[in-house]
Amino acid sequence: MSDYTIGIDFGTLSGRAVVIDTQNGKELAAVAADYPHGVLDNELPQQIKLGEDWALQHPGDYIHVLKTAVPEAVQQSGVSKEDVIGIAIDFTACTMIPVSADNEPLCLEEKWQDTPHSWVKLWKHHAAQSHANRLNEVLEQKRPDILSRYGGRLSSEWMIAKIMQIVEEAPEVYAEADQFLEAADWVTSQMTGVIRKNSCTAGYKAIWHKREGYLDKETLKALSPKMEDLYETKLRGQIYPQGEKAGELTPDMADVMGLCEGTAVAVGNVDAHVSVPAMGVTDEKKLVMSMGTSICHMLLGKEERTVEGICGVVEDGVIPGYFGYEAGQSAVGDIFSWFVNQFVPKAYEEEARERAMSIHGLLEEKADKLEPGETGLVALDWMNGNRSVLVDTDLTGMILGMTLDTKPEDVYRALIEATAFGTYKIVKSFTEQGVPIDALYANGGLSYKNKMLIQMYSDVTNKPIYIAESEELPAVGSAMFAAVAAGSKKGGYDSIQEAAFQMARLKPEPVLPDKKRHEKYLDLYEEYERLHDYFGRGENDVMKRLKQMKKEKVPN
Ligand SMILES: Nc1ncnc2c1ncn2[C@@H]1O[C@H](COP(=O)(O)OP(=O)(O)O)[C@@H](O)[C@H]1O
Ligand SMILES: O=C(CO)[C@@H](O)[C@@H](O)COP(=O)(O)O
Repeated sequence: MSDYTIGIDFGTLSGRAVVIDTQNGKELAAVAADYPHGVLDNELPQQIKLGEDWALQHPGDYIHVLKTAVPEAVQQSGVSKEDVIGIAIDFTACTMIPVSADNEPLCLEEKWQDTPHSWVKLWKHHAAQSHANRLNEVLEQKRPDILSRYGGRLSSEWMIAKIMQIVEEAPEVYAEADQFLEAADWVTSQMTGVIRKNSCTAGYKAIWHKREGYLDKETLKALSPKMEDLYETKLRGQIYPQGEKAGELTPDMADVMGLCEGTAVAVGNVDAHVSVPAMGVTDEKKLVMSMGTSICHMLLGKEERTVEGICGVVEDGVIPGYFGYEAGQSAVGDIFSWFVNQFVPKAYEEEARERAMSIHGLLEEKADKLEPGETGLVALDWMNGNRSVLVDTDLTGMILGMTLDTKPEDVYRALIEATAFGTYKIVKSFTEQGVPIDALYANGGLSYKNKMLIQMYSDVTNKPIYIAESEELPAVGSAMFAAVAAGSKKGGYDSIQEAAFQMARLKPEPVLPDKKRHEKYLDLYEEYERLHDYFGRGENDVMKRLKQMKKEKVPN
């Protein structure tokens, strides 16, 4: 008799639940549920306007996923609920929720529902950039040692900058919030009835260190006197390693999720990080790329090294016994959808319709006929800021070289190339700073939706790319951690390494680089790198000035 686990991946727009056989990692069912409110980036549901760069979510949407996608996945799998031994989730991060003393999101209370700062701040809420800048200035003076663990700069996407924005812009929300929880921990606590915080989000997003603990009080006080006790109050609580059991499914949640009361629940995790063991990667030199709306790059190392522009390095943050390095690109698929939605002419739409293709498919077909350099274009992939290596959400995108002959497929190709160059920059940054990379491991929507793109990443970086078998890889990774939380006595595993060895599944053949195309790309990459430094390292801050002018027209 087999045992099964459930993994749920909470993405930017939807949550996906999978049912997995713990013996061999076989996926028996996968069900997605869209968030009814999606991303709130213009206004709250009751039409209260939001400022520039805001991105909020409705916490009820996450519970909707638990109640709909999970029972549906169990039913489709044909598995009996008694044979489900564990459940675990992964989330985007830092996606944070201010909650009351009884662990209810403040935004669901009538008193707070019209206050934007009481809502869930999604990972890509970028309106805290000025707070992140100040945080970085204070740390540069007081704790450069901490900054070096985060590649020299902390991102506005993370917990402390987001909290600083609340302190300054809505002190009443700060005062009212009993805790600020990562959505990964909050949703897990909704399943178990207890709050058990995970080391991955604490380490990468909230400045927690396994040996040194948290940021000291003096530095916190310099950020804001109100924040001096932050880690004992609103970020309080013990931190549990990945794979640890968070608790067991409560009777109520078991009922609505169609599972058994008492089923083991693992502590929460992050989508990118959980994908590392999900690809069977449990040692060094293998860069795992979670490729969707954004890309997260994950790498394991034996030592803690300083690498420019990484998002962070956390001991045991991904796999026990290793330092887990994270880097990333804030927009990738999002850039392509922006282009497809805004700039494709009617004739292309008609052609795609006639040939029953998606616009992406049509543009891929046309762009794939071009050679490196043939578009005459080079672009910068910063439409949602730069996460690595410049760590600056105030940078913006750019396309250079357009003429009256430039076609949509030229721009589409140049945009994809720009994202491949962004990844190459990250690969070079790791390699040059002593953390080697031999191969890439791709998962997520882009790894199976666009063949040209994957070949391009392989050609640009000159590395083989292994591809995940599952289209729901983070959820599969969560299912592995669920098996560890259940433990071997219950039919699971005692370590994530064992679970990864038995359950990870890759496509049989890697995509291999074409040496000739790599050579050609090196010339184009040189131009990219020159522009990267020119616009990104302060020589010409035109992007910031333009953004400032726009801000003055659209006040927060
Ligand atoms: N054929 C394609 N080529 C390039 N990008 C695509 C294609 N199809 C979808 N996308 C982009 O991929 C992203 C969705 O990736 P996915 O992994 O499914 O989502 P998420 O990041 O939310 O998990 C969207 O930004 C979409 O525009
Ligand atoms: O920042 C992280 C992880 O550290 C991600 O959660 C974030 O980029 C969102 O990823 P997706 O593109 O939604 O998969």
